Amino acid sequence: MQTDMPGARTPPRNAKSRLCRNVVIHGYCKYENRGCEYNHDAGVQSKPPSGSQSNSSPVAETKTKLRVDSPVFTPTKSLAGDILASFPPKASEPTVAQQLPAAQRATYEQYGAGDSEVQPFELSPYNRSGSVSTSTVHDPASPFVVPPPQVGISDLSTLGHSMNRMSLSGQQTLTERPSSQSHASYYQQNAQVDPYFVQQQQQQMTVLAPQQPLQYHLYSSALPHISNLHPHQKTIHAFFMSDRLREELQRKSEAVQQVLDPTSPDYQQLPVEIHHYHTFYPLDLHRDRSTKVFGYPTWVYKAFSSIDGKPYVLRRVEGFRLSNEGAMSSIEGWRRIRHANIVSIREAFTTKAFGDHSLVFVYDYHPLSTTIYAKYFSHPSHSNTGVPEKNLWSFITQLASALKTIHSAGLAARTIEPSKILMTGKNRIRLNCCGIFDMLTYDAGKNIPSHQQQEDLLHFGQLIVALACGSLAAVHNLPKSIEYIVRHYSVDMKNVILYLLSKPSSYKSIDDVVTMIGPRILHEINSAHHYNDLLEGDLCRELENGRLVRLLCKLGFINERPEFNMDPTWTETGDRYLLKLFRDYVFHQVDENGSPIVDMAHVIQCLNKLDAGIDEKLMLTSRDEQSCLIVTYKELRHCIENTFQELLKQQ
Ligand SMILES: Nc1ncnc2c1ncn2[C@@H]1O[C@H](COP(=O)(O)OP(=O)(O)OP(=O)(O)O)[C@@H](O)[C@H]1O
Repeated sequence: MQTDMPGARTPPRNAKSRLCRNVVIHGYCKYENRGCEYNHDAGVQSKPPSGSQSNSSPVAETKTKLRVDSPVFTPTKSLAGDILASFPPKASEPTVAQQLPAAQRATYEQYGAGDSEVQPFELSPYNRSGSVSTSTVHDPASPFVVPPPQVGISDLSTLGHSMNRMSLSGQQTLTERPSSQSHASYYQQNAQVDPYFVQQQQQQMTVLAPQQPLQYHLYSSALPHISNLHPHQKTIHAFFMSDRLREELQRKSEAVQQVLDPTSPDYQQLPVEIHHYHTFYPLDLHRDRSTKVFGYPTWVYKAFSSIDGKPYVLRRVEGFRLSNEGAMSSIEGWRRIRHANIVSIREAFTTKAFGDHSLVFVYDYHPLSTTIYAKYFSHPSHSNTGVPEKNLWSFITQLASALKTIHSAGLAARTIEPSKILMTGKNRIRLNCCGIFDMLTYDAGKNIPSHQQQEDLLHFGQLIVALACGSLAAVHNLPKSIEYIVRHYSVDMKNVILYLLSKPSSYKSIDDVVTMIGPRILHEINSAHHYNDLLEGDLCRELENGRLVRLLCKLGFINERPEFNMDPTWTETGDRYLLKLFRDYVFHQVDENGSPIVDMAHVIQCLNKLDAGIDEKLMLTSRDEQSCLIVTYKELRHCIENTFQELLKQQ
C-alpha cells in the first residue's frame, strides 16, 4: 500500500508503472522530486467512462482503488478548491437566493446566507423544480385554508410562540381586542412587535395558491403481484404502514392543520386569542344555532393552546352569564376522568372576547370526528336502516363502559343524545360535552346525581332504540319499535333495551347493564386486541423508517455544510468528503442516458446497510469521475459517527 511519505515502506518493484496515489487524490505529489518512486504522469491513467456511479461495474473495478483507512486521505485545501472549481455556478444560472420564493428569499438574505459570493453547494433538483412551496393552499369553493403538508405541528407551535411573544410585548392585550378592529389592521399595528409573525400573516393573506389535493401514495404505489419472495426479501410496501392507515392519519393531520382563510368573514369576526388559545377554526359548519340541547346557542371551534401547542376544541355557550362562581368547581370532578370513550375536558372559563358573556369549555380535539346524529340520522337515506347488531353491541359496550366510570365517580353524563356522541374512528364512540350541564344548571347542594344517573340509563335505552330502528322518531312509539327490534335483533338486545327503558328505581344501575352484556364485552375486548395487533404490525414497519430517518438527519447535518469551525472546505475533506460521495451514490445515480435513477429500494437498501455497518464494499466515484474510492459500509458508518460527534461537540 502506498503512503505519501517516501520510504515509509519499500515501494514494490513495478512502482514506476503505477500511478502515484497522491496524484489521484490531490492532483499532485509533493514528493515527486523528493524520492517518490511512483509514476506521476496522470496521462497514463485511462479516464473512467461517464455515468460510472453504478455499483461495482467491471470497468470501474480496474481503476485505482483506495481504501478509506489508508494513512492519507485528507485532501489539501487546494484539492478542495479544485473540486469546487470543477462545479462553478454558471454565470447565467440564478443564485440560490434568486431561486427561492420572495418570502423565503427575505429570510435567506436576512440570515446573511445570500451575502457569500460563492455558495459551496448546489441546489438540489427538488429546489429547482420549485415543488416545495410554503404558500397556503386554498380551495376556492371553501372559506377554509389547508396549509401545505410540510407545515407540521412544530410550525404551528412556532406560530403560537410568536403570538405569545406578541401578546407579551404588544401595547394591547389580545384577549379583549375590540371586535371592530380587523385582524389585518391589528397585525399592521403590531408589525414592529414580531416581523416574523407579520410576514407569515401577510404571506397567508396574499398568497392563496389553488388547493392541491394531497398525494397520499407518493412512496408506495401499487405493486404488481410478486410471488416466490425469499424469506429475507421484502417488497417496498413492507417498509411502510398500510395505505389505508396512512391515508387516514394524513387526513387527520391535514384536519389538525386546517386554518381559516384570512380573507373570510369568519376570520375577521373571530378573536385572535382568548385565554391562551389562538388560531380559531369553526367546527360546526351549519349557520343556524340550535338551542335544543343546552338551552343556549353553542359554537364549536378548534384552537391551539400556546402553552403546549396542541389543538383543542373550545365549545362556547353564547350569552351565558355565570352568576355563581362556585359553579366552576363542578368541572373539577370531570377533569379527573380519563376514559377511552369520553372526550376529556380540560378547563372552563368565561370570556367577553366574543362581544357577549360567554362560557367556554375546553375539550380534547379528535380530528375528523363526526357525531352519531350526523352518521345515522341526518340524511333521509339513513331512515329505516338500523345499525347492524354487531356494531350496536360495540356501541352499547363502549357507552356502558363510559357510564360505569362516570357513575362510579358520583357524576352523571346528562348528554346521552345522538348529537353529543362523537364518532372518532370506525365504530369508536366517545361521550362528548360532559360537565356542561353541571355548570349551566349549577345549584349548590341541589344537584341529585342519582336521579340524573337514572335519566342517563333511560336516555341510553332510547338511543339504542333509535339506532336499532334507524329513526329518532322510534322512541315516540315504543311498542312498535320493540316489536321491530324483536324481529331483527337477538333476545339479549331486547332484554337490555327493556331493562334500560324500565321505570327508574334505586335497584336499577349501570352495573346490572354491565352484567347483562358480559359476553359482548368479551367480544369487544377481543376485537380491540385484534385491532391493536394490526396497528402494532403497522408500527413495526415504520419503526425501521424512523431508524433510517435518524440516519438521514445525520447525513443532512453533515452534507454540504457551508463551513464548520471556520473551515469552509470542511465538508469537502476527510470523512465528510466520503459522505458526500456516498450521498451521490445513494441519491444521485444516473442511467446510461444521464436520466436520474429514482429507486427507493436502492436507497433503503443502502441506508439499511449503512445503519448495520456491514463489511460489504461499495465504490464511490468523485463527481469529476477522476477518482474512485472503495469503502465498506462499516467504514462509512464510522465516518458518520465521528463527524456527527464532531458537530455535537461544537454545539
Ligand atoms: N372534541 C371534538 N373533537 C373534534 N371534533 C369535535 C369535537 N366536538 C365536536 N366536534 C365537531 O364539531 C361538530 C359540531 O359539534 P356539535 O356538538 O355542535 O354538534 P351539532 O350536530 O352541531 O349539535 P348542535 O345541533 O347541538 O349544535 C361535530 O360535528 C363534530 O364533528
